[in-house]
Amino acid sequence: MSGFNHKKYRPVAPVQMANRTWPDQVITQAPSWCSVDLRDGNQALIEPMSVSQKQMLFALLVKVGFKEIEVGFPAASQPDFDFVRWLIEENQVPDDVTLQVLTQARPELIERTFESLKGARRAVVHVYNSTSTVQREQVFKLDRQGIVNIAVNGASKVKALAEQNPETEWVYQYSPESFTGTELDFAVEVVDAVTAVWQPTPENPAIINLPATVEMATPNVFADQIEWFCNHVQRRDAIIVSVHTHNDRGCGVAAAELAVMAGAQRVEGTMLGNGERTGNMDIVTMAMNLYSQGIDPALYLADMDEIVRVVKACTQLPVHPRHPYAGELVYTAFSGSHQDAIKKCLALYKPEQPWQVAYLPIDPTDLGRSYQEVIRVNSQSGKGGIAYTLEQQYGVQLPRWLQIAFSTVVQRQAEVNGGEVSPESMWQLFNEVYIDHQAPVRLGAFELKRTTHDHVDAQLIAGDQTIDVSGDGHGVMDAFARALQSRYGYKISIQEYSEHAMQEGSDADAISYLQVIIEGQTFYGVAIHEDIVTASLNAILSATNQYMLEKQQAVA
Ligand SMILES: CC(=O)SCCNC(=O)CCNC(=O)[C@H](O)C(C)(C)COP(=O)(O)OP(=O)(O)OC[C@H]1O[C@@H](n2cnc3c(N)ncnc32)[C@H](O)[C@@H]1OP(=O)(O)O
Ligand SMILES: CC(C)C(=O)C(=O)O
Repeated sequence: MSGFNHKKYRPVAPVQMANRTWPDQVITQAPSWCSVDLRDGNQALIEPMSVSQKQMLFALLVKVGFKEIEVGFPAASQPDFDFVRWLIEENQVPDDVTLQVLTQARPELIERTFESLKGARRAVVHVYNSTSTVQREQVFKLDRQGIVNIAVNGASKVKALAEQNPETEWVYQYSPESFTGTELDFAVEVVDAVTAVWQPTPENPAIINLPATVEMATPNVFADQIEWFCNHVQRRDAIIVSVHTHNDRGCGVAAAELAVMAGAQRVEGTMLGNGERTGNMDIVTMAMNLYSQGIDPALYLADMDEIVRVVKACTQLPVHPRHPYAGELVYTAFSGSHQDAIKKCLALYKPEQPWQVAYLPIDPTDLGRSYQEVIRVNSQSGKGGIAYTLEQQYGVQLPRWLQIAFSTVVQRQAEVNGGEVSPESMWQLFNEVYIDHQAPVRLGAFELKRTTHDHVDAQLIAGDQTIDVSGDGHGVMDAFARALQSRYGYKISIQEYSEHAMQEGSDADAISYLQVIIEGQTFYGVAIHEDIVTASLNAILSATNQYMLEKQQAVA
């Protein structure tokens, strides 16, 4: 028992449809988009946007490529009215962009709306009234015919004013607001009554916008509603079916996607989903979902950080770090197995091939994000992520045996500090643990002789003392290890060795990695030098110095 009184709520009745076709449809092209950021988004803000914020957001929407932008509810407030006037009078609307404005189906508001649009080249006048059962009964206290009358009167007023202002190319839009709470046959009845007034044609279509003003059911129910509506509405070829979903159940994007499969041609929404209550349908997410399926989203979203910056500045709302596609953490893997898989896939990825990288549905660089942000290290990370970070940032390609050893060191550090280990602190740790061991002895001059075997004569510097050592072996490393052994008496057995150039070109530094066993204990040494032999000898010294220091400390 949850303790909730779930009997308080009634489920939405499913649509009775024996032959629904939308589940078999595949989206192959982007719908027409309409941004309602400046209207539905704005009306949901604690503090509505200032004129300069509206101007900034409008500029972004144009840059992103919207061809229809609902810029406000000009009859509602002077700032909205003034903004529309500014756009028109200051010639701010590109030729391929159409302004859209919203009005209730009330004559005085429609008049004011047309006033605001004087001189517009082209405009969508969007008129709405609520049609849902609950609004009919409790808000408007009208029967079905009364609601149809509001819609028809509003549509007639719009048509009359449009005809009086022929210098503008008018597009009519009607929304049966609260469509998802409206009986489907009644939604069709109202819309048919409106289009009977407007008489749209295939050449001059009207937009019929079906809003999930409140998202009330699973997205498949919305898709059924859209398909049912499309099958029953009159003048289907003369109307553009648009949807406008909200996100009350967290499925605003899914509902719009299924609605497109069910016949919707146009989608209204906002950038990153600001809007009433839980928000409007997020166009960025829906467009990027299309993109990730190989479909041109018909919007330019490549500069995602700029989009996030402007939307945040205009709405004064944060963007969740895990917001689909746009959040700062969505291309970041902390967990070890994810990092390992990403690292392996990225290493195999070739730009001419289709994108196929585990855990990354799209290439972060498409949105201006860098691969450096993809893998970040904390206590949940593994060797793959650590190795990836060091390679990306510092050009070191740790051999597998050192990845294993170093990941334990990093893990310990992450557990102690309790947070993320930055690339800088990881590199510092790597240096401290494997490279920076210059005492008790460091390498001075040395000479190699190669005959049937290798011979090394080297000077070791210990404080102000110089110690000569020499040894023979199979290879320089072996010879040097034997030289140290004969001088200090402990046995050095080389277990693993690896080296590579750190940058391209002949003047590149080389790095040597070494694993040795000294008196039964494992040590790792790493050294970087322009000369590969020097790097290798220093790597041995780095390991042996660790052993000698430990021994000295044990004695002390
Ligand atoms: C789902 C949506 O997002 S719809 C858009 C909602 N957005 C907004 O409302 C923001 C802007 N709106 C406003 O600023 C105000 O509502 C205004 C200025 C437009 C109108 O203000 P007012 O007339 O003072 O008040 P209000 O909006 O409460 O009007 C309600 C009246 O209009 C009627 N009404 C409400 N919506 C509509 C409509 N779409 N068509 C016709 N009449 C309507 C109501 O029945 C009510 O009538 P009553 O006064 O006889 O009871
Ligand atoms: C006016 C309509 C389209 C609306 O904003 C809604 O229903 O959410």
